[in-house]
Amino acid sequence: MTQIYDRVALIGLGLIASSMFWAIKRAGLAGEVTGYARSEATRETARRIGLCDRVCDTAQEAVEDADLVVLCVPVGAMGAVAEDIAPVLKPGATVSDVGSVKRHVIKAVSPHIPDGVHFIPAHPLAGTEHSGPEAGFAELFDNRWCLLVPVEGSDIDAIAQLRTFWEGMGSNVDEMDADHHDLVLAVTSHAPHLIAYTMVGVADDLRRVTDTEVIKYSAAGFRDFTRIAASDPTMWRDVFLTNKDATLEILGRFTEELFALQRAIRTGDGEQLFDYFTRTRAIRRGIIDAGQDTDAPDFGRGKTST
Ligand SMILES: NC(=O)C1=CN([C@@H]2O[C@H](COP(=O)(O)OP(=O)(O)OC[C@H]3O[C@@H](n4cnc5c(N)ncnc54)[C@H](O)[C@@H]3O)[C@@H](O)[C@H]2O)C=CC1
Ligand SMILES: O=C(O)C(=O)Cc1ccc(O)cc1
Repeated sequence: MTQIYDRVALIGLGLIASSMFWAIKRAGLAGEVTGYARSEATRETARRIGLCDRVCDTAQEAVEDADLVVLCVPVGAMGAVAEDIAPVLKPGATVSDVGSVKRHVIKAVSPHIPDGVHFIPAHPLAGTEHSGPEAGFAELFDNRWCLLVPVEGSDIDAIAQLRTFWEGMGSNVDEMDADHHDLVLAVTSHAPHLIAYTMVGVADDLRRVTDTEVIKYSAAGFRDFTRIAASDPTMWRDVFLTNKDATLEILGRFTEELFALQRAIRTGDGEQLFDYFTRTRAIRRGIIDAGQDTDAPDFGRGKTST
């Protein structure tokens, strides 16, 4: 039990905030954890399941006297939340976030951060397709990366403290600049999600088939697509609207490769297909060798509307 912050405030009580709360409690990382959710129903659920030591009816009340404030709302809502809490932030406090996109969050939040308050954006590379306060679990961040994306002039001690905090929640921590983060995530997460959404949409268009065979006989590949395509629509809408440039760049490259493979199929170029699949197989093996194939367990939690 090592306490890193006296008081932590979590704003937006969904999958990530609730997982953080349970991970904080597991390791005793904070004296008190306050929480705020926009809807009364979510606040009630949080109180019922013991999520947060104190659930507040306003964001300002939750952040008052907090040493660490973590914004856990969809990327498109970060700026408005930061503006709301700015007047009551404690001098010397750290504001962080968990948003999937970093350049936009920095642009939206930075102008509201008062002098004397540290702003250190972060992104845990861990999640599930479930959302809401009941979706969280303490092990979500275990052995997963959390990327810290310090802004210019970020305080070294405040960064070190936040790093220790995420390590206490089970994560491996790295630092990255915002542009690089957004490009890397466009490749590893954002474009793949869009492709999954599209593939499931295509299957749905073929309703005659999906009503029966696709669901009944779905093999692992399509099953993975449906899991990912069940992710929260608000969150993913915001990701694509705010990481537009990097996602479009990657989708452009994806489309070119797809056309090349399409052509190889049409022309019967088995050698090209074989070579391509051999190259991609090596990438998968590289991930496994690097020990990065630790899928988070599925605790079977259902989707909860928030
Ligand atoms: N779900 C995932 O797999 C991961 C999500 N993230 C990021 O974490 C953040 C939170 O995601 P989740 O916890 O999955 O979402 P969630 O949907 O489970 O929870 C989001 C919470 O924010 C609240 N909220 C929405 N709009 C709001 C607003 N305008 N003002 C105040 N509260 C508002 C919702 O009511 C809900 O309580 C997002 O920025 C997302 O990009 C990061 C890593 C993984
Ligand atoms: O559920 C999955 O497969 C994920 O990819 C989880 C995830 C979603 C969004 C992030 O920004 C980080 C991780």
